[in-house]
Amino acid sequence: MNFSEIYCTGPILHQVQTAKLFDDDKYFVDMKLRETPDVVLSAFRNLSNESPNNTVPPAKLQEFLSNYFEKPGTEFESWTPPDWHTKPKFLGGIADQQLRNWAAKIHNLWKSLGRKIRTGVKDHPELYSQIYTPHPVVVPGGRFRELYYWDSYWVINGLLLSEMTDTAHGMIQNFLYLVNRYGFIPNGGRIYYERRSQPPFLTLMVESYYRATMDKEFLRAALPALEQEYRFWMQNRSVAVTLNGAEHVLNRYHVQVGSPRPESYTDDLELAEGLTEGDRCPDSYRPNDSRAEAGVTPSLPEPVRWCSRWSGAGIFYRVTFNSHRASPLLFWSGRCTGESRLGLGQMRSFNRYTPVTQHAERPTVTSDCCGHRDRILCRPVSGEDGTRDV
Ligand SMILES: OC[C@H]1O[C@H](O[C@H]2O[C@H](CO)[C@@H](O)[C@H](O)[C@H]2O)[C@H](O)[C@@H](O)[C@@H]1O
Repeated sequence: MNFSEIYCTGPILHQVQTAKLFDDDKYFVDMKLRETPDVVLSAFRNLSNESPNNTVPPAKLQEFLSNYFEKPGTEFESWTPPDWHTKPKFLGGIADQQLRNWAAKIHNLWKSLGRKIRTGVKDHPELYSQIYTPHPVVVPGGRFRELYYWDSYWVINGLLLSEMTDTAHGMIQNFLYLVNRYGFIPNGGRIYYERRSQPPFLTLMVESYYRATMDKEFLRAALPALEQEYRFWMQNRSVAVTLNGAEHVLNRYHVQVGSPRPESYTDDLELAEGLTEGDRCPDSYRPNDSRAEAGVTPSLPEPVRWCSRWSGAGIFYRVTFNSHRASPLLFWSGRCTGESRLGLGQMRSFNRYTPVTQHAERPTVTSDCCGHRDRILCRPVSGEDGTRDV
């Protein structure tokens, strides 16, 4: 991981974001450096040293940014997916005119949302927050100028319907590349997303592609990365829960970070500042990172909000979306991976997944899961409690 002292932490990030120079905190962390990080950090040190209380006034900060940063978006070259064509068959199969128009609009989006990352990002990664990936990507659009993990699952299924197999193939190759590089897939294609993942859809992407192409060689080549990602979730995002005397392993979104999300820096600061003294703890930001890992936008209102409260025993986070959202996905990933091994005639590898393929479902925790420092306490609706870390 590359926790950049400019994009992920440190005084430049803190001063620029808290000065609120831009409407969106994501703007600054997407800017490209004009000079190496050392030069930029040293220029900022000098500037702070000559400022009252080491706090650079907003006008000087603006000037500093113009001298040392470029506006976001410069890391791309224009790219239209070469496999896009006007009349994919699926459009003719939609009888309802309105729905057909809507589907045609989505099909057209692939042209405007495709991005090719310049080789400069590969050659000089230290100048960018963008993570280089070898194949073009389809981005969500708007303020999101990079690939996103779980969004890509639906994008890939759309591309396959649009008969854009090469673009879909390239996107999956990018994710396999990221697993090989990080051991898991970061939330999105920026270094400030390296500390968390998103709902694990890679196996299901591969499944969609395989169903569309029946390409066994592709499946065979992808399997080691799928297994690596599965291991990451089982080793880093799992917890043992005892329910009615039986122990089960559940997966959860669980990010151990004690600082604000760089791309939502002031939102997280304000949220932490809103906590009363008794609620505050060193990892006040953790629930927001875990929520982002679950694919939830932390700042949006939701029926269930997280809260923290001091009880004699410690800090409790009420993170009700945790386990029950992750476990079915991981269950399906394990099942698909096992069945792919079987389909390729690899009985011994299939056997590793036998427990996953044999159980119709893993237990679902339908009620609150309260993270209690390093352990998780599950309170099923029935009132049975069980807890143990794995
Ligand atoms: O469509 C892209 C993603 O958009 C939301 O989350 C992203 O933005 C958040 C705030 O800038 C950030 O903290 C989060 O980590 C990003 O993934 C949405 O919540 C995601 O589900 C979606 O993939």
